[in-house]
Parts: sequence; C-alpha cells; structure tokens
Amino acid sequence: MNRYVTNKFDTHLFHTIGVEFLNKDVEVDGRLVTMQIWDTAGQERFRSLRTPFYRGSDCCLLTFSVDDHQSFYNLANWKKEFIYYADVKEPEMFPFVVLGNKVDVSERQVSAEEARRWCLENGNHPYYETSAKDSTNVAVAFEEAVRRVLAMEERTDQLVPTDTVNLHIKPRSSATCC
Ligand SMILES: Nc1nc2c(ncn2[C@@H]2O[C@H](COP(=O)(O)OP(=O)(O)OP(=O)(O)O)[C@@H](O)[C@H]2O)c(=O)[nH]1
Repeated sequence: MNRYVTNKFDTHLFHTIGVEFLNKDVEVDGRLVTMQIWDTAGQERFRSLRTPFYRGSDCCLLTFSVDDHQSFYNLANWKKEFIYYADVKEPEMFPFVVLGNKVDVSERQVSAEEARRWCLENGNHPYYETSAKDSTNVAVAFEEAVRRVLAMEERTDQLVPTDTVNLHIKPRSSATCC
C-alpha cells in the first residue's frame, strides 16, 4: 500500500497496529476511481482490531511472502477470516487478488507455480508476483483489483431490473368514501 500510494519503501517498518489506510485516485481503462486502501494488521493479537474493517470492502488483496512458506499456508485462513467478518454472501463471486510479495529476495520458499495452482484451486483468483522494495507489479496488481471491482459492479447492476412493477398496493383510507 505504501509503495503504491506514496512510492516509498521502508526496510524498518513497525508492525501495523489495527488498521492503516490511504487513498489514491487512479484511472483504469478510462474510468477515474478513488481507491480507499485499508492495510490490516497481520499479527494475531490485533485480530479484534482489524476484523471490523473488513465489512463493506469491494475487494481483498491476500498477500504472502514468497520467502516464507508459512505465510503462503496462511492464505486460506486469511481468506476464511475475511469472508466471515466481511459477511460475504457469495464468496465465489467476491473479487480476491493474491499477491506473492518480496520477489526481489533470492531465497524463495514458494514457487510461482505452487502459488498459481493454489489460486486456481481456491477460486481462480488472479495472481501477481510483487515487490514493494523495487516496485515490481505493485501498480499492476492494484489496477487489476480495481478492474475486478468494476466488473463486479457492472454484473450486479445488470441484475437490477430496469422496468420494475411496484406490486405494493396502498391500503385505502377507511375515511374515504365513494
Ligand atoms: N525484500 C523485501 N522486503 C519487504 C517487501 N515488502 C515488505 N518487506 C519488508 O518486510 C517486513 C514486513 O513488512 P510489512 O509490510 O510490515 O509486513 P506485514 O505483513 O504488513 O506486517 P504487519 O504490519 O505486522 O501486518 C518489513 O521489514 C518490510 O520492509 C518486499 O517487497 N521486499
């Protein structure tokens, strides 16, 4: 989030406490969009602080580190937690984007193939290999998230009938006559 919005990278970051957020205006496929990005704390002790912020999200970027197998195994739990607290009614329709971050490091523990397979088998999520350190694919991944949200909104709009018939019948007032 910091690399994308402020174009900065810090090697000595403090853990996120609760939630941090930043906004960014972006043009995607000719549409101007204001993104509100919420970065939730990953540490277990902050669970109760982060979970209230899931509700109302339009998209979820599930992120792991390619040099840390455990963070990859945790993806399923993060997804489950998000779906539960965001109260996602149709998880298979919700836009998730998966990021394998830290591709700048040489000691990988998760291959791109393994990550892609997980994405395919767990909802066919788009997968991007990113580096907040050297900017690889960061903007591309966020823009894909915007595209998924816009596509989702278009689909939902199409489900709303345009020619509605109001079947609600107003009760007649007992005071009227004739
Ligand atoms: N080499 C490298 N290091 C990174 C990259 N992204 C983050 N880091 C480092 O990894 C550490 C953890 O980064 P965070 O962004 O705080 O990770 P987090 O998962 O959000 O952690 P919480 O704040 O506890 O939720 C920091 O020291 C970062 O500098 C990257 O793309 N490459």
